[in-house]
Amino acid sequence: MTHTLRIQRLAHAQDLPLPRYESPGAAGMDLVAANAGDVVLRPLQRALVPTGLILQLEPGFEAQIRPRSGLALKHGITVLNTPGTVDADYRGEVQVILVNFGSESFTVTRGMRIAQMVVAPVTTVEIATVEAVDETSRAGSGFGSTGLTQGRT
Ligand SMILES: O=c1ccn([C@H]2C[C@H](O)[C@@H](COP(=O)(O)OP(=O)(O)OP(=O)(O)O)O2)c(=O)[nH]1
Repeated sequence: MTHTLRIQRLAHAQDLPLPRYESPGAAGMDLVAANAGDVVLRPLQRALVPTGLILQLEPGFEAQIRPRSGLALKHGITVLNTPGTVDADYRGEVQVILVNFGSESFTVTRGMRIAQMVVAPVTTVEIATVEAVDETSRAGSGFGSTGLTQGRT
């Protein structure tokens, strides 16, 4: 189902392309950097990169800020807090926390496609405290427990 996403482009992003799906089946829309000058990320350095966009998400939806796999593979550039969460009631500028896990410095230039945004439905819950939660056969097993008896990882 298609929803309308209202986007306000800030003054410093008027000349930049709006997010758009690059193919009919794409889940994410690329976000471009709206920094005025170059942002140089040295290895292991992170930076908050502006997009110049304010979203008006419908209640019940979020926008997830995710890395682009090409930047990750070629340069070690990823989104540090992936997936970043943009709440439906947030009315500030969407920004992207990029980090350089590569071994070379990386320059983020204005207009560069730095991340992608996936709009997704959100389920909200009511919290009910209980004395004890329901039992299951798995109980507390986890953290790799399923492979232990067969010697698998
Ligand atoms: O990658 C991100 C993550 C968040 N945000 C914006 C939208 C989001 O609605 C708001 C708050 O994000 P989050 O809840 O992750 O931040 P927090 O560290 O918990 O701060 P706060 O106390 O302001 O919620 O910041 C972004 O622009 N980019």
